[in-house]
Amino acid sequence: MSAAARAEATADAGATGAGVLIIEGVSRTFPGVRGGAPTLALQATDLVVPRNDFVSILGPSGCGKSTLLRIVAGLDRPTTGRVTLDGAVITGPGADRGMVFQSYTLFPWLTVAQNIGFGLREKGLSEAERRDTVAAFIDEVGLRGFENHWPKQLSGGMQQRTAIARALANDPKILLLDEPFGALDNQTRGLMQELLLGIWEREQKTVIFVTHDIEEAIFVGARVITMSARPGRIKSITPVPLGHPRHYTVKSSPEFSALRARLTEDIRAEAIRAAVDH
Ligand SMILES: Nc1ncnc2c1ncn2[C@@H]1O[C@H](COP(=O)(O)OP(=O)(O)OP(=O)(O)O)[C@@H](O)[C@H]1O
Repeated sequence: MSAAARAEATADAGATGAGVLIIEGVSRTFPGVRGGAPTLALQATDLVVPRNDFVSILGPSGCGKSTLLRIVAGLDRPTTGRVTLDGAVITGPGADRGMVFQSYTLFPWLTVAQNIGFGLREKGLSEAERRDTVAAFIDEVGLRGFENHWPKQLSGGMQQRTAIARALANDPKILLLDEPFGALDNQTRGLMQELLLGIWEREQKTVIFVTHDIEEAIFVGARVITMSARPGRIKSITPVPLGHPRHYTVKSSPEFSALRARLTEDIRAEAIRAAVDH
């Protein structure tokens, strides 16, 4: 991305606000194992995510979705390029980014409330402030009454509610979700999508949401990005012209069906390519 293009993109994205993410020329090559060939997991990728955007990333297995998200999270380093959040280059994990993964990553030795409040101690909040913040997020994700439960006493959906509350409690500029509902049954998954969407509508966070599920990507997203088969690159960016508040019944609307049909075609072509290449 040229300096002029970056300046324009940043201005469009509202550079004065918090939560503007700019991905510039980011690629990732993993070294070969035991003398094998290196793996180009992600081709040079440019993307501007304005503040309050909700970007869903869809793509066939192995196309580099998690790699891109991990680089944004600071859990992995790009081979080329850089990522900036509000102008600061990302070089490692930080409290300005909240992560939620598919597999439950709660601390099993801490209660729901302690898990949610985990990052707050480091922020220097008093005990009373921590208690109030935790209580507010317990309410936000509908876990009142479960504050003192241990993670193993919770259903999968409740564990993910706790993980989302923990990520939000730190007031991150951006929320990064990697297949957060992938292990849940369909009914719970639908409810969790509504929960997340409701939180976004109220809190107006910048969100990047990785999923395999086309319907989920459309329902929660303001834009859906599709990625090509490995080595991954952005193939298309589709705005989702569905209003807010977005009710689950929108999934049976003609606009939704048309988007689903278009994205299904896109992803199918890539899934076939991925299958042929392996
Ligand atoms: N640490 C690593 N070392 C070597 N190769 C890796 C590493 N991490 C990922 N890869 C490879 O990079 C490619 C992209 O992986 P990545 O996990 O980003 O894909 P993905 O799109 O998230 O896949 P999925 O949808 O299956 O989770 C894959 O071919 C994977 O095998």
